[in-house]
Amino acid sequence: MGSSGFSWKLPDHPKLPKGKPIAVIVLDGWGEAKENEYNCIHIAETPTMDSLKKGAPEHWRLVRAHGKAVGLPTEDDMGNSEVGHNALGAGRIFAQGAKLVDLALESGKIFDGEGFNYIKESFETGTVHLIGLLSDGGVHSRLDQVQLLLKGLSERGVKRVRLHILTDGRDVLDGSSVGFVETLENDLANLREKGIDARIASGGGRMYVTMDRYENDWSVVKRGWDAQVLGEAPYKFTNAVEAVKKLRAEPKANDQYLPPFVIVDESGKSVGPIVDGDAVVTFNFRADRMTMLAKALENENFDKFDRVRFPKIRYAGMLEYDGELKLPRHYLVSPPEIDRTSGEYLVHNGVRTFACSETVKFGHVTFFWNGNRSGYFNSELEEYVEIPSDSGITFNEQPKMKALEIAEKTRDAILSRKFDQVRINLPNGDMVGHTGDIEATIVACKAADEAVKMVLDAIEQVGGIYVVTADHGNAEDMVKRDKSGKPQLDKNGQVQILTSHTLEPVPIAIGGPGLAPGVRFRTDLPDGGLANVAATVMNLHGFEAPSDYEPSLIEVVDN
Ligand SMILES: O=C(O)[C@H](O)COP(=O)(O)O
Ligand SMILES: [Mn+2]
Ligand SMILES: [Mn+2]
Repeated sequence: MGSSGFSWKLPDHPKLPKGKPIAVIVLDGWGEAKENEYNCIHIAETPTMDSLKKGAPEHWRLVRAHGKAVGLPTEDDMGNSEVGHNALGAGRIFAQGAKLVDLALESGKIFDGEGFNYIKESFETGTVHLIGLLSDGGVHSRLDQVQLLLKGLSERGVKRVRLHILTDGRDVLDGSSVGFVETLENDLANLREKGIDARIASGGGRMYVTMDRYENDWSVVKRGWDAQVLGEAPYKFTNAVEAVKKLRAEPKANDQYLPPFVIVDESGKSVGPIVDGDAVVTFNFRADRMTMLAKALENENFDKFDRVRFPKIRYAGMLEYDGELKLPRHYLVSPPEIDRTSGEYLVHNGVRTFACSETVKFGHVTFFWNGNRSGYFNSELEEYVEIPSDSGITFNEQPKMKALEIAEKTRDAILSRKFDQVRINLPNGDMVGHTGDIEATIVACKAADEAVKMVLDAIEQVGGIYVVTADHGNAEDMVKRDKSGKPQLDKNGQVQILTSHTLEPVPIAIGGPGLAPGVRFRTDLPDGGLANVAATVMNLHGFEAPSDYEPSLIEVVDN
């Protein structure tokens, strides 16, 4: 124990043994909801997950995965991968980016901070560019925060603003982009009346332009760069509302996949390329899908694509996106300080760890799990394996994704007996659920269930323990519902397909031959959430959890 009294050493659990290999499986986007035709998990053949459910209430239960249980501002906020995996890995509930930005805007502190002062130096002579996801989804960004940021800029002497918008349709209904752009245009018109030269300069759908993650496909970021920085795109319009409406009709893209466009003036010139002396703010608070652009905007040495021009700008993120890489150097709001995560503790206590997913979710069980920190804590005890994801497709085209490959690698890791913990994310329910394709999502859920089986079979062979859970809902409800729970219809009388996550709780199941006989879920934590899982897993490894962790979900009763 150091002089501060802090120690990484975890006390031994009074009853549970050490040395049982544990598989922690996170099914992405796998919530629990009523059984009906829009519940793809229910419709799909999922014998493995169904059999786990039979262990209720001692070995199967539900946990909260949305709202305040995962550090989001309100109970109306659906869960998401970032906050879900943060809670799973850190064992405590931290006020998350969405909330921290709200507080900084409310108090006005955002406008006194280092990041804002830094960009302010461009107000007099340069343009301030705001780049980010335009919706009220609250997963990566929120429109009301952008509105308050614009207000703050206008009150503090900004002369020229350009918005580079990314349309959503993934955390909100497809087609809602038009309304968000109209709202923004209205705000910008008000700013223009006050003498501020404020316009939308470019746009594109989030999944096709800019918001790739974990370096799956740099061409996505390049498309955005060309439009935002160089002012070049295959589609040119003089008005952003018209741009979104027309591109939705022809080439009939949905909001997530709108092709890149730039707004041009009467002479056909782009109204807002990013040039020397300008300031740029990326207004997403969530890191995973802004990190690649942040690198392109900030790094002198960059070889992922030809930037053509690398303007000398003052760049600030809404938040710091990577604490380890210190990326970006300047930011408007400090991120949650997620320290002392369970991964770090376990490594300090000699637990050898294997983590695996495919590219599109790889950072979830590494970066997010470890408190938004990239890299290993101890490369001698940890191995992180990334299975390359398909790129350039929408995942309903390949709904099985790499579930089998993830499971095979994990099975091999378990059977090698080189690891005490294997931790994986199975993306299917979520990634295919986001496409809104019900048939494909059913195939996806079946594939995830088969992958779970393969891992559980390996755990059986080595006498280990499994913990199967999820990070938030998605595939269990694919329709937008009204307040009474009935499917909502659009103006053509069609049900509105829900591409986003949900507010549903998620299952957690424990078992395996290594599970000590008296272990069962406690009954005194009915509101338990994802943050309670870390202490649970630490117990199963034979350790007591740190005293400030959310309590363990299990108890050990004498038989
Ligand atoms: O980034 C995404 O794909 C969605 O906005 C949220 O999905 P995730 O939180 O499951 O990654
Ligand atoms: Mn997720
Ligand atoms: Mn998702």
